Formats: sequence, structure tokens, C-alpha cells
Amino acid sequence: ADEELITDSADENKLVRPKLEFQSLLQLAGATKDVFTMKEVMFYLGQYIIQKQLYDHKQQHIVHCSQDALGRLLGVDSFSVKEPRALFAMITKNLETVKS
Ligand SMILES: COc1nc(N(C)C)ncc1-n1nc2c(c1C(C)C)[C@H](c1ccc(C#N)cc1)N(c1cc(Cl)c[nH]c1=O)C2=O
Repeated sequence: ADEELITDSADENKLVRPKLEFQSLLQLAGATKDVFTMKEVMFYLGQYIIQKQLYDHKQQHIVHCSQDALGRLLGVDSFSVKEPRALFAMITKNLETVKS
């Protein structure tokens, strides 16, 4: 079940509805709707991270988010973009699956 969960959440065409606070964060990154594909969620989160320069300027795969709403929503102070499983697990906690 865990495997399926991770691969499922990594399915970029899966439709999801972000929970309220996560929705606000995606809107700050330019999102204008309330149902997204996982690919779109990752895109807007990526824009948010780059625009707010939350990445470590020396080790650029590390994101520092303890002083940002992103950290509160993901439940971590920092994470690596090279840990897809951990990242998807944190992100999917903020999403509801939309039955398409
Ligand atoms: C700090 O990161 C970077 N820094 C730089 N600099 C030049 C400083 N350039 C590229 C990246 N970068 N690498 C990756 C991503 C980015 C940007 C878009 C944040 C995305 C990504 C990572 C985390 C979230 C969240 N919350 C959302 C998207 N990403 C992805 C990771 C996964 Cl697991 C799925 N899809 C992705 O796009 C990567 O691998």
C-alpha cells in the first residue's frame, strides 16, 4: 500500500484539491484554480521556492523553509529536492484526491 501511495502521488496527471492554506500558498505562486494535477502542484511549489529564494545558496538542492509558511505546511525546517519520496509524502498530506 505504501509503495502504491508513493507512486500514486507521483502520478503527475493525478487530480488533487489542495487544502485551504496550501491553496493560498499556491496562489502566491500564481495559481488561479482550486483543482490541479500533481505536475501543476509541483510547478507552482517550485515557482514559490525560487521566487522566495528558499534554496540554500551553497547546496542548491536543499530548501530551507523553517521561517516560511511552506515549512509549517510540510512539517519540516528543510528538505532536499533529491528526496522525491519524502517530498511527495509531505505534499500529499496537504492535498485531497479528486475523483476524475
Ligand atoms: C531548490 O531547487 C532548485 N534550485 C535551483 N536553483 C538554481 C537554486 N534550481 C532548480 C531547483 N529545483 N529542483 C527541483 C525543483 C526545483 C525548483 C523548481 C524548486 C522541483 C521542485 C522541488 C521541490 C518542490 C516543493 N515543495 C517543488 C518542485 N523538483 C521536483 C522534485 C520532485 Cl520530487 C518532483 N517534481 C519536481 O519538479 C526538483 O527536482
